Amino acid sequence: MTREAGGALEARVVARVGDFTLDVAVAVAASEVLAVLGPNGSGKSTLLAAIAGHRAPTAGVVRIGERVLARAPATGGVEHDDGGDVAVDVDVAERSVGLLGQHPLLFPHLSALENVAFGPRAHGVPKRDARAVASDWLERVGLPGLERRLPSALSGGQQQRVALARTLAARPDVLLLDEPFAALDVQAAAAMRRLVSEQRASLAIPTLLVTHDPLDAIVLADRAAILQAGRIVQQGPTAEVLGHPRTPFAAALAGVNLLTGVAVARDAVRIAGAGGPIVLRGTGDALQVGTPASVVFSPASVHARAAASVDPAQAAGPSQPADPSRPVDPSQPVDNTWIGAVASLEPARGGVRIVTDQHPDLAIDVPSTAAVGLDLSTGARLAFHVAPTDVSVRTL
Ligand SMILES: Nc1ncnc2c1ncn2[C@@H]1O[C@H](COP(=O)(O)OP(=O)(O)OP(=O)(O)O)[C@@H](O)[C@H]1O
Repeated sequence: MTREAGGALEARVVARVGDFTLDVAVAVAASEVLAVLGPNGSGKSTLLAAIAGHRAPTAGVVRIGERVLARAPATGGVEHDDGGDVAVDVDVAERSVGLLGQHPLLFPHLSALENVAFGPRAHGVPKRDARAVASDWLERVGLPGLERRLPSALSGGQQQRVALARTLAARPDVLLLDEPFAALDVQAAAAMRRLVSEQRASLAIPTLLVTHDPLDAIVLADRAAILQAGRIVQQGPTAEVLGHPRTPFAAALAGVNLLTGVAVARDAVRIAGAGGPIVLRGTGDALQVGTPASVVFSPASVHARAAASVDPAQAAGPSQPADPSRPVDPSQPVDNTWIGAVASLEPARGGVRIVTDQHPDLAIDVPSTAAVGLDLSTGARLAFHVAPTDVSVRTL
């Protein structure tokens, strides 16, 4: 255990798997947690494999502080040279990268204590000391008294705690978390999330968390990166990425509507749709008329009422000019109202989610108390309104 102290994790990696190319750059400061979120097949596992040493990058570099774990020469015009010429591929066991996955993968024939002591033993720590370290870690993860149990005599949540203790007892310089709560029930996952948060904070090492669950990012991560088709398409503080998503995937994760269109005023965006555009005012970026822009708002911030109760001249749809980039005529008020016909309904928390024919990508959540007073039959026309203060506008 005479390794140098760690430092920040830096991975600038190009990796090819069959036809797929991962091309990303991530940096995680010591003590920081970066959540990487992405749909299936976006390259999350490939990124982890490149850092852990299970897959050599085609180009790029992986390092912890000054310690280079992997370096490949730049090839095929890809500029990922870090200035070093020598190819490096440190053995998995020598990387000091801890990986906690979805399944605990404990040695079935070893007790909880022996499983945790395995890492220190592999680093040459005498047996008695390794056992003391393991015992301490089992206590830290809330499993005192279960040292002698075999994995088969532990619950799934307990096994995952042992796996966390085993990973951290090896004193990694970097922690990789690959959907570590996905296989646990809700209560065990919540307890484990809390435990990971507490224990990793005490170690001050960079942590990269791969997850499908925005809750993991909200609870654990300082920053979040959205990975799509092998590229990072958005990266920033977790609150910023989930609060102002720039892709439909990130919007779906955050549970908000993201619609793209053209700016028609400094604070208004026209969104095309079957049956006429919607023009929405909001707050956020100062938009440039005629340029692409997006709006983000919560499905629950939309109010629905019978279409008959709306003056058609007030509804943004048909009364707006056809040219999508034409500025908003100041004599025509944009009141953030539009009309749509009910296409489908599904349960939403505390009410009903409405999707209309005109805008199938737009979800509207109506509380049950309001829904009972509406005609929600398929094809029924409703008027929708969202307050400008509930709409975030962004340049694209
Ligand atoms: N052995 C392989 N041969 C060819 N293509 C592969 C191989 N392994 C993975 N891929 C492809 O590489 C891409 C990235 O896969 P990867 O497992 O990194 O994605 P992921 O984001 O981790 O997905 P998931 O969320 O489903 O685990 C996918 O398109 C996948 O089909």
